[in-house]
Amino acid sequence: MTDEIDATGALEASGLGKKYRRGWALRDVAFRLPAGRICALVGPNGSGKSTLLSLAAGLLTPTTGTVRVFGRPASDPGTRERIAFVAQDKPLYPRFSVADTLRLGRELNPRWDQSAAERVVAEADVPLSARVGSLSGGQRTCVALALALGKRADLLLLDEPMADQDPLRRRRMMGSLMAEAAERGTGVVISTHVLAELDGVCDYLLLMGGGRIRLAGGTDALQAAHRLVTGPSATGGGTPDALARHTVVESRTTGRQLTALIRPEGAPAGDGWIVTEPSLEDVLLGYLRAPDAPPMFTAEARATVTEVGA
Ligand SMILES: Nc1ncnc2c1ncn2[C@@H]1O[C@H](COP(=O)(O)OP(=O)(O)OP(=O)(O)O)[C@@H](O)[C@H]1O
Repeated sequence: MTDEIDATGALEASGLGKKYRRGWALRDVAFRLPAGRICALVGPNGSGKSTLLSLAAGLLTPTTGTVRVFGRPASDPGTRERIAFVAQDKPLYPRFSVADTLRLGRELNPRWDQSAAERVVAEADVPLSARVGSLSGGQRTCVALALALGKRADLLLLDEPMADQDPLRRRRMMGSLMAEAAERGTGVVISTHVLAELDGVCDYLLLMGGGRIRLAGGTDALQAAHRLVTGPSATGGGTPDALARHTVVESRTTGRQLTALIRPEGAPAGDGWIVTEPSLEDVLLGYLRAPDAPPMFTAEARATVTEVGA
């Protein structure tokens, strides 16, 4: 990795918006992803994850704002060489064998790494002689991932790559993907609905909702900024006094007990309250249950360039 990569960040969006015929899929998106991070991109169906990844891959043109990859516009031909994108539909030539597909990868990519690509298909027990059209959906995904890893890109953009993998293969593929990324300092943005997949694997998080970014930053910093608190619920409902000065992301009451995910301002809560640090999944579930909770960006996730959106 060069210093230039470190200084500019892998991805930086500013005032980014995308409007399809039916309306806005992304609005005023601004965030920064430093280089070399493994970033989970999470959000409900239709929240804009695929649109954001396609914009970052330079396959869609923004309606407003910009998205920069290593400091250059995503659509620059030079930038595309540094990105590998695995889309949900994984376009591959069905008549080609797996070996032909990897050969094409080698011809198209100057930095091609044949052994990295072959390792991925071998780990998934996909024969090199098999025709792509005869493979299962999960096996085709492995071939698409092999192409992405063989490209030796600086940033991998993966749109729900594990959705059609069985649990064992999912674990194995995540492991080898992350090992490759760690070894080369490759950045990864991986969209997923499987929250359990993220803990211990991703060190950065982007949570989307309604075409906007709701949470952005390093997972450690995001976890540290939240607390799970349990204590007596307020008589007559509402927020108990003990939580009044905090940002309450989400709360639930069971009988006389209230459990809340909060962003504490100072000491979390008073006597009679149990305070714990939430897991990453606790934080995500809290925000997913509360679509109107105020967004949060850690310092490193704030875009350095500002641009006015539509
Ligand atoms: N090509 C398109 N033409 C028109 N509308 C689109 C197109 N692609 C996406 N949309 C709309 O944009 C919004 C965001 O879609 P997008 O696919 O980016 O969400 P997503 O978070 O990736 O969803 P999922 O988790 O279901 O894959 C949705 O309302 C969707 O209907």
